[in-house]
Amino acid sequence: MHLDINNVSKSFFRHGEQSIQALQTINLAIEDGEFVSLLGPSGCGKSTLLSMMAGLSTPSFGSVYLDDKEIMEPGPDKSMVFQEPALFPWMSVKQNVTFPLRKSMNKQEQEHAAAQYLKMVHLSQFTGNYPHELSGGMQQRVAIARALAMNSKLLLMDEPFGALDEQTRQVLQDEVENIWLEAKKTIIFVTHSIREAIKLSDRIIIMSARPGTVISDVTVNLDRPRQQKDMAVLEEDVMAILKTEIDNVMNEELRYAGNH
Ligand SMILES: Nc1ncnc2c1ncn2[C@@H]1O[C@H](COP(=O)(O)OP(=O)(O)OP(=O)(O)O)[C@@H](O)[C@H]1O
Repeated sequence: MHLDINNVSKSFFRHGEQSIQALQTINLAIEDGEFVSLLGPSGCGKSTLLSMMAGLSTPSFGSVYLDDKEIMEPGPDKSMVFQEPALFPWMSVKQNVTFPLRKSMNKQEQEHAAAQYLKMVHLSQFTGNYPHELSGGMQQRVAIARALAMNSKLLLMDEPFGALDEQTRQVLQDEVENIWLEAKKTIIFVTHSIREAIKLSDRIIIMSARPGTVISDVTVNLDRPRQQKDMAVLEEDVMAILKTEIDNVMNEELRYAGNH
């Protein structure tokens, strides 16, 4: 698998006029098995970029290619985990995981995949439960199992732990790291957290304030599992790169507030 983002810009229009330029001339190449985080100030276009990788939206300019085929629509070759788990409340945990598999696998294969991936996220005992019977962290694990069971080439995660408490977040970070090591997936992971990005990624793509551009492509060369003491220096470096961008966002918001 390789993912190529070539000269991608994205603008949003309102009443036929450009209202927001979200991304400007993004170029990125992502190789098989990499764990890549997208990091940047709020509103810099991380989710917009991810949604184009998922085929949920298309660039205004430039192209995104998965294995030399232009991404034009969602498909089974890419799966997505959102901040909210978005499970079907009327389906059991197992049914939620097997639902997207119904066209590509027979019943037995679906059962096997659900059992395998629910075991990976430590939910084997909850296959018959319904989403409302689970905690937020457990629901997010179901969403991760569902995405993994699709066995797509590319796993896209948009702030998957953003709505969870710190302890649950740390547990799920460890689980996702282990799954990534075991399942050898390519993961693109959007986060606000520098620490989370350093803990999990091979590469951190740091984006500028809007319109989002790539300002730094940082390789994380630390042994796994990563220890806080080893991460501290890189954390400061990344913070220094991001600080100017976060200041830009704050200043723009203050200017806007002053004018209204
Ligand atoms: N469908 C849309 N229509 C109009 N503007 C949009 C749309 N989607 C995103 N935007 C705008 O594009 C910019 C980038 O948004 P995006 O959600 O990609 O940023 P982000 O980096 O993921 O933000 P955050 O970190 O706060 O989640 C924002 O200014 C947002 O308001």
